[in-house]
Amino acid sequence: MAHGELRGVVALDGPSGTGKSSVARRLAAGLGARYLDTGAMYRAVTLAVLRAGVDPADTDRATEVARAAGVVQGTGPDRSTTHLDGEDVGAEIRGPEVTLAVSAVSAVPEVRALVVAQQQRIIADALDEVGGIVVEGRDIGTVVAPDAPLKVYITADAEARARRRAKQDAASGRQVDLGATLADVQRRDAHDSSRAVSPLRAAADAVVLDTTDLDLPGVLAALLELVSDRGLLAQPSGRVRG
Ligand SMILES: Nc1ncnc2c1ncn2[C@@H]1O[C@H](COP(=O)(O)OP(=O)(O)OP(=O)(O)O)[C@@H](O)[C@H]1O
Ligand SMILES: Nc1ccn([C@@H]2O[C@H](COP(=O)(O)O)[C@@H](O)[C@H]2O)c(=O)n1
Repeated sequence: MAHGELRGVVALDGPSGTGKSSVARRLAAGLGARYLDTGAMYRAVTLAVLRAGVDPADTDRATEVARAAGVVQGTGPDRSTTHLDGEDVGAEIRGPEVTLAVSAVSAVPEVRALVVAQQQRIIADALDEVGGIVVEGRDIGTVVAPDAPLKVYITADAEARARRRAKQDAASGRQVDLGATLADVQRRDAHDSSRAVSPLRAAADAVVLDTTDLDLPGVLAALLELVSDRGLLAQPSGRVRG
């Protein structure tokens, strides 16, 4: 993929399992840009809350834990890392305990305020350093980067998403039950879409991309076309990026 270098922010939002991380990472890598996985940051805060033995419903204590948690999210597209208080927690945050609790923790307004401020600093640094970043999550186009020159809301049928997730879990050696995976996808969508603060939704100016019948190269090609059409590609500068 040799198209030029990304200039500006590409905001990718959508429900779970639509392929945001997979395509965001590839798009960023191909365009010499940084990549920010905002869900990983909420997952790391959730892990901190669980380790502290705090009930996610106890919003005051969850906020205290979030304030003290040292979450460091790497933005290298080839290897996106997540550290909590110096420990690499990239694998643990994908486990079932965190996945079950993350929607409750991420619904706490004070937690969101802390995490969004950190995300905005990361984006500003990336723009200063390399000029472009692909950011994926649930509220990127609406809250984190409302001025992004390209916002894409990625969707797919819940069944297709559950099949993708189950395949991914099986490949990582996890026990798979398709019915339970579908229920988890639907539970998280419902929770994320109905919370009071920054619910999952497409920004008014987002392009909606349904990936149910697209493979990953097809999604990537569609995104590249949008990036190019918006004039967000510059000739490679030759400077060291990443
Ligand atoms: N268009 C697609 N066709 C086939 N498989 C796909 C497609 N998009 C994503 N996948 C697969 O689905 C799984 C989930 O994708 P991914 O983690 O990128 O989704 P996501 O939207 O980032 O989910 P989440 O928000 O829960 O992190 C991965 O195994 C990925 O390879
Ligand atoms: N911008 C975001 C990103 C994520 N969340 C919450 O985190 C959960 C995990 O996200 P993944 O992308 O890693 O699956 C997600 O279900 C949301 O609850 C968020 O609120 N805002």
